[in-house]
Parts: sequence; structure tokens; C-alpha cells
Amino acid sequence: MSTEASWLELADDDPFGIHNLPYCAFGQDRFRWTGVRIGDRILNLAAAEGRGLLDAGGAFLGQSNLNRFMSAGRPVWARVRERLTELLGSGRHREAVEPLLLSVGDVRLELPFEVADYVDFYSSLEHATNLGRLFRPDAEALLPNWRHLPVGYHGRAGTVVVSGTDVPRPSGQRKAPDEPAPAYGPSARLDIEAEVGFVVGVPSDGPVPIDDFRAHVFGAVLVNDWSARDLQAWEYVPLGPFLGKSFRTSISPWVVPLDALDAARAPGPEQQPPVLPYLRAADHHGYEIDIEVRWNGTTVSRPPFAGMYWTPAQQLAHLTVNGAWARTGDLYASGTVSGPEPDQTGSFIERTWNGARPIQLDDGTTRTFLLDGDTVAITATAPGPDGSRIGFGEVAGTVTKPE
Ligand SMILES: O=C(O)/C=C/C(=O)CC(=O)CC(=O)O
Ligand SMILES: [Ca+2]
Ligand SMILES: [Mg+2]
Repeated sequence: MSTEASWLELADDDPFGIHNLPYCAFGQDRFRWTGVRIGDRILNLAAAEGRGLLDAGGAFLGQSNLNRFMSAGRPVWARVRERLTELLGSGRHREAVEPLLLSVGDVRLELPFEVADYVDFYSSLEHATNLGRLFRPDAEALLPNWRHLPVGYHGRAGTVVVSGTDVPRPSGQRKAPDEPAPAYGPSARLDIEAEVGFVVGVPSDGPVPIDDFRAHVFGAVLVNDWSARDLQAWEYVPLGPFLGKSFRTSISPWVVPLDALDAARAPGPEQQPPVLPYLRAADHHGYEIDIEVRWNGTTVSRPPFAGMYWTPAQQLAHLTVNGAWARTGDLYASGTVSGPEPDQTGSFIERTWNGARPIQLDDGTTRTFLLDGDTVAITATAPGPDGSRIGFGEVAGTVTKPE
């Protein structure tokens, strides 16, 4: 039960209660603003700041996304969050705030921030082991570097899209091992990857030391790293994922502030062999986030984020340890979240074991990889304070015919 109530009279189990307050960008007609969600409503932040209800140093005024606010830094984030809790909590402000609220259903949810660089990690031990077995059956499943550094690759920032955006089936080169030559055509093995993405707010001019994670990272979103397995298998040796993953990457419209995830912090995994000093945190922690993957409405998997081997702080420290700077809007995804059980896997290539074990959906049809018209929706919740739950909302997308 949530002890701190809101005058909006939300149910105790509302995933968008007063302890969450995720940020978004939204539009109506040709206008775009930033907002914060409470229940099924959005408070227009530019309007609140413009009327003097909120002091964010101009971070919301005239802004169509969260980049300026994200760059303002933790003291501003904390001050705004505290003030929003007051405005949306205590009924004292109802008269001033109520006219600035919109229904979620009445607005167009936009990409919440402009994505600077996009990086994707590979931090689930179970996922890395499964894909090793499937892609490299004759080799050791886990490659020798895996326990020493968070393996990752740079993806394509410009094709990150907001939930609800269609995903045309990608075309490209593919060649099965028993075929003599590659052919060009639509992917026949289109897959998903359920992940959690972390967003950099405060830029750095070089390495971000591991213990500075909270000073730089603003919040988290859900990610679907759509993956064309046939394109990927043929193209990605030895340089890594390329066109098989760069056609679209979908994210949820809500950026859950790191502060809303305090109650979800969980001890980090034990790491053997011990990691190098730059990857050792004073407070080694991950997050307990329970993910659910639905395929045309049927729940097919529940990946547990708490089991990830590498933490978001380690990932950011590693990502910049060579002297690369971090920029506002940098998005780095966790890597596919898979747990040890078959119904905890974050990709369908694992869930159906490369198509060998089709799964049945509630409508009686079966699936291995995605068909045109299929919709995948990934949702997640995390523990909040006082027994509440923090909702991430969803990242959804429908596969359409090749363009
Ligand atoms: O192990 C491989 O050969 C391939 C792995 C992936 O495709 C996964 C990837 O994109 C990273 C991740 O999401 O964990
Ligand atoms: Ca991925
Ligand atoms: Mg992608």
C-alpha cells in the first residue's frame, strides 16, 4: 500500500502512482511539449514552469523533448521531482494543476529525448550462453572476454523509434550455411530482444568513473532491439552486429527517473574472476525489474532484469574508459534480458530454440519467428517504496510488410 497519496485518487496498485512520475515528450496537432505522467494523465511541464508552479531553470520552456532537462543535472532533477510530488500529491495545488493535465489517450507520445549515441551491451550470462550455443555450436558458449568486460557494440542512434512505430520487415543479404551464395530479400528470421536502456543526462569530457553513475544517468526506458537473425548470422563476423539490427530499435515513451528505482536496487551479482579496478563500484548494485513479453497478446516470457551479470554503472564506466566522452541523450541498452528458464528468455530465437520448439499463442496459432502483422509488446514493473510498484509502461511495435 502506498502511504503517500495523490489528490488524483489513484488505486494503490497504479503503476504510475506518486512514487513513479516518469517523464515523456508528447504532441497535439503541430505542437510538442514535455510532460510527466501520473495515473492515466500527463502534466504539461512547460505550462507548469511557465505559470511559475515549477522552477526548472527554463529546462522545459519551449522544449519538445527532455534533453535540456536531462542535461541540467541531479540537483535540478531532485528539486523538480520533489516539487512535482508536492504539486501532484497534496490537494493544496489542485486548482492550479488540474487545468494543465491531459489524458494519456488524447496525446501523441513522441520519442522522449533526442538519442545521441546508441550502444547495446550483451550482459545476460544466460542470453550470451544461449546465443553462443545457437550461433557457434562447435565453440565454447561463452567467449574468453565475457566475464572480464561488458561486451557491447555501437548501434544506430538515428533509427531509434518510440513505441507504437511500425517495424517494416528488413531486407538484406542472407545465406544459410548449406547455400552456395548469398541472396537478397526480406528477413525470414525476424526476432526481438527485450532490454532495459539507460539514458545519460549529464555529459562527461572523458571517462565516467564507476561511482559517478548516478551523477550522469538520468533514467531508464524499455528497449526492443529488433534483430534479423538471418542477416545477422551472415554479415556479422568479425566486426559485429550491423544491418541485422540497425533498421529499427524501439523504446518506451516513459523515462523512469533513476530516483524512482531506489527501492528496486538489488545487490550486484558476484563476479568471478574479480573484475579490474575500474569496474569495481563502492556500491555494486543492479535493479530488480520484472519484464513481460507479449506476442499478439499472449505472454510468452518473463525475463528477470535482476539476474544481469554486468550492472549499468559498470557498463557506463566501460563505455567511456578509453577516453570517449558521454553526451546528453546517449542511450545504452543492457543487452537481451534472459533468465535461466525457457520462459524467461528475452528473444524468440532462445524461446523457440532456433525455431525447433514453436510456441502456441492464445489464438491457437504457433510461432517461431515474427510474421507480418505480428505485434510484440514488452512491459515491466519494479518495486517502489512502501510496497508500491513502478511501471515502465510498454514498448510495442507491429511488423509490417517489407517497404
Ligand atoms: O552471441 C551472438 O553471436 C549474438 C548476440 C546478439 O545478437 C545479442 C545482442 O545484440 C546483444 C544483446 O542484446 O545481448
Ligand atoms: Ca541487443
Ligand atoms: Mg537495434
